[in-house]
Amino acid sequence: MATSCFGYPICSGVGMGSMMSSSYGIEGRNLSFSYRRGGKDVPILKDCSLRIPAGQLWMLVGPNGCGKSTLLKILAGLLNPTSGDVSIRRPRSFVFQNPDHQVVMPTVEADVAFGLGKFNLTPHEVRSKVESALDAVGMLEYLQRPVQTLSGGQKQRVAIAGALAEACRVLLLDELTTFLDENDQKGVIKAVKNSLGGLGEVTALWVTHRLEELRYADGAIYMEDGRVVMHGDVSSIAHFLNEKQIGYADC
Ligand SMILES: Nc1ncnc2c1ncn2[C@@H]1O[C@H](COP(=O)(O)OP(=O)(O)OP(=O)(O)O)[C@@H](O)[C@H]1O
Repeated sequence: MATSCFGYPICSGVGMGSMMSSSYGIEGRNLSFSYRRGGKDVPILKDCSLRIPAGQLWMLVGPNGCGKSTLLKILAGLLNPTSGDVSIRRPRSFVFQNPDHQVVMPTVEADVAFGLGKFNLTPHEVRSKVESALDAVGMLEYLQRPVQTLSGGQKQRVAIAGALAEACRVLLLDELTTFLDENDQKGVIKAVKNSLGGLGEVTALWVTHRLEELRYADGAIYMEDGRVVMHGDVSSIAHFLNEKQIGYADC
């Protein structure tokens, strides 16, 4: 099931009238965000800007607590920025870290079809969309499988299929591979890569701690202490992180 799918305008922003140029799937401009704690505003995001070309997979990396998930939630519309603008293609879907929170229906087919209930589709159309989406994530042969028999990575792929079935244009993926073994990790990355070039152009932003995953990305963003420190070329960011010898577990 697509965990969250929101709205259908081709492009719109948090700020009214913020139209996005057609070549970007995701744009954030000067985003700041604070939590209110102990009667004080605690700044979490500080003037973050990013631009992700449509049809690409980008990764968002940075130390624990630097604000990656907060930024992703703002892009998903789950949090409102204190200031700044978001322009993002729609519909957009947010897929959470824990695979067991992704799939709720008894079978794979029912789960992927779940979000299609709001459209006025014939059973044949529903079946066709479900099959295309499952095909894109390499799970077509699991159509009739009870979801409780799936691995964590397979559940993530079913969740992504749910988003694709609803013609999602942006995938916001929050540390999907944290709980997965290497096989499942590769399966999910492959599924996301394969989703980008489907029927429509899908843009994906992937938060990860696993720096080895950077090699699958078209671009990357490195954050520190609520700020975007580097943005763009993957090899420069990977090189920078190696030099810095950041102490990630999987580094
Ligand atoms: N609901 C909340 N209330 C107050 N502070 C919060 C809340 N959620 C997150 N924070 C704080 O915001 C900061 C950024 O958190 P966030 O989860 O965005 O970081 P992150 O980079 O995704 O971290 P991680 O890599 O550990 O998942 C952290 O200091 C965190 O403690």
